[in-house]
Amino acid sequence: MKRLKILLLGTGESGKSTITKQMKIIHINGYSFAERLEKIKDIIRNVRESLLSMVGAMHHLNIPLEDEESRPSADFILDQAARQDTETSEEFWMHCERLWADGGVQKCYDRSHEYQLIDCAKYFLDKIKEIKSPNYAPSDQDILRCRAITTSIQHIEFDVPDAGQSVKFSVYDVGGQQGERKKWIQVFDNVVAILYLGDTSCFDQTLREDTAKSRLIESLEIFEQVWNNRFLRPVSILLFLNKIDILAEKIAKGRSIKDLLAQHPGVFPDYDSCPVSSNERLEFLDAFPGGSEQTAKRRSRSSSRTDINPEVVKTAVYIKNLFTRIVRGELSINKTIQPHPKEWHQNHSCEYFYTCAVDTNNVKKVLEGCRTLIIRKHLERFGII
Ligand SMILES: Nc1nc2c(ncn2[C@@H]2O[C@H](COP(=O)(O)OP(=O)(O)OP(=O)(O)O)[C@@H](O)[C@H]2O)c(=O)[nH]1
Ligand SMILES: [Mg+2]
Repeated sequence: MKRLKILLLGTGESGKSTITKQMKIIHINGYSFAERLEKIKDIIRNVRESLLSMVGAMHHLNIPLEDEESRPSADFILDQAARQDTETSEEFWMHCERLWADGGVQKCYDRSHEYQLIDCAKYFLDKIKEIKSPNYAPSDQDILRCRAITTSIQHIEFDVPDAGQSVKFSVYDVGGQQGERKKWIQVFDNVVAILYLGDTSCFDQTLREDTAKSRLIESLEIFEQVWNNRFLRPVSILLFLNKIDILAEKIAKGRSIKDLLAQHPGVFPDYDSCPVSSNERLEFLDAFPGGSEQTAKRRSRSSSRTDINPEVVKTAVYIKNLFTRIVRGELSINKTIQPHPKEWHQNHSCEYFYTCAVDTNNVKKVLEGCRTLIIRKHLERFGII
């Protein structure tokens, strides 16, 4: 069988590159010591960028520093705004630690949906002690969390044993921000499947590149374009409903998708009256990370996890239903698109998976399911089965 070409699509920060990192960890040989050390630069940039965003946002949101002694640290970080290099000093780390410990900065962190903050801010700021050590080598988890924007098309290849033979995959990772999407069409030919990344946690955020636009609505619109794109008519989509861990954190903080829905009356189905079937509930709970192997074994499929707020499940299932309504032609977000009739779509399908792209166990399971589907669809398409 020839190499199967897979395309990762989705809006900016939806998790595409994180999935390719997982493929390298799961299917290639992971990260060498030298490659790990290379990532330290990006991690330092992430720390600096996170603090800069928060200090900037405190000004706009009128949140004062709690401790006036943090002022020189805020000034120090603001002075770094134009720096691209990753030189660090004891002084730099001291200011970072002091700022992150300030109650005002913490308040600002809690309001991060009101400005643009990278997802890994807290993850790295909580481990400055480790990062600043001269012996620091990033772990797999650090690499998965580290954020670097994609601005050129990236490509990886790997082979996976399947039913006694070796299946060759070629995976393309593109940039998802608005300015990057014109490049997508370059990689549309001979695609076997698309992995579309949709961020389930972004319902209260706006786009980094256009702060007047909702991230969730943008993701639905781009999905609708991809599903109805004439070049992709025979290509099946595997929809990754990603960042379910961040979704749970947001719900715990009292955030709700209802605010977004209220801002767009008449566009979306009513949230409160959308039912969640027991099957939909179990699908989500099965995917949710956490709960040790042991408890997972003890837990029968019919019993439920009590550690997950029902509102998390309801929001995830509601968002899943928005995407599946687009697939069935029952919801149109992008008014410039003329949805095709059902027959037009008969040669492709859309399957969905709940994912946490930074969780290797979750991604491994999802990728196994995808592989089986991709190979079956490919063989069907060429009349082999
Ligand atoms: N906690 C958590 N973080 C995630 C998840 N998926 C992605 N991230 C983080 O989100 C950030 C953005 O992920 P990327 O993989 O760079 O997003 P992308 O889709 O490649 O973005 P572009 O290259 O701009 O198109 C990174 O810091 C990831 O670690 C997830 O499921 N949970
Ligand atoms: Mg990327």
